Amino acid sequence: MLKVEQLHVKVGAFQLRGIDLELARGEVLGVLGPNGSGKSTFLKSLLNLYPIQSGTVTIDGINAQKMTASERARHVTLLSQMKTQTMGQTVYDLVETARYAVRTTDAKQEQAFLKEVLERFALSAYKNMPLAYLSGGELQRAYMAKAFAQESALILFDEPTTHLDLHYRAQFFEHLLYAKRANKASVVIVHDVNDALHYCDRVLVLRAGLPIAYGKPADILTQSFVEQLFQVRVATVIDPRNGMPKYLY
Ligand SMILES: Nc1ncnc2c1ncn2[C@@H]1O[C@H](COP(=O)(O)OP(=O)(O)OP(=O)(O)O)[C@@H](O)[C@H]1O
Repeated sequence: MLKVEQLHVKVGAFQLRGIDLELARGEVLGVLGPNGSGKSTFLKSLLNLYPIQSGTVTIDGINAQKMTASERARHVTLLSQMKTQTMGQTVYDLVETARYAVRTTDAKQEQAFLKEVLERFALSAYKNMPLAYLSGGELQRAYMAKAFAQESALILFDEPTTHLDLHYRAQFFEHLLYAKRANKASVVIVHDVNDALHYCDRVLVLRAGLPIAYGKPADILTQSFVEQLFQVRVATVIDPRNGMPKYLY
């Protein structure tokens, strides 16, 4: 459903070079790499927000560079670190804007859908609150609800767990698994290598704009690779909760 071929992007002096990947419905791709390696730039390039110098991005068989805005909204959603809506807007209005390209004509059905989304993200009590009143975690959840309300088959998450406490962080991964079961494809920028190992089907590792590894997380994210990539010392322990290896850093 997502195919990236020899993608080259130039933003100021920064370049992303030679990215190739394929992602099927129901799969989660983790994007990892040191700060400034190009992860957000890569995500935004998939939405054609940065000029693609060469290569192609195909989403659901359509060239992403040729999509109209509403076509793009039906096929792909970005949960960005950058919060662009006005802070005077209410939570309900924010989530409702996600429906512009997919709204049905049945007003009752729309209301029921939005109610269910707000409940799923524990936002019912905040529904009429201006975004300016929300805590960092509540705001992040409101944007997450908006991303899911768009109902696209591909969702791009730029550091989705920022500001979330442990409970909502765990909930985010539940939502990710829910999206996977609903046969959606997800691309997630991940900073915690353990999350990549547990939740991602594939990983793309960037360093200074170059794809240095792409494949199955367990094959790529070995202890020595992680130590070398992030210049940290890593220890491996067995998580007593599930018997799985876990990195400490
Ligand atoms: N519009 C722009 N003009 C010039 N440079 C840019 C622009 N956008 C991004 N960059 C540069 O591109 C590089 C990659 O940025 P990007 O945000 O993609 O990194 P990242 O891997 O997501 O980083 P982080 O982990 O810190 O969020 C950075 O050095 C950044 O300063």
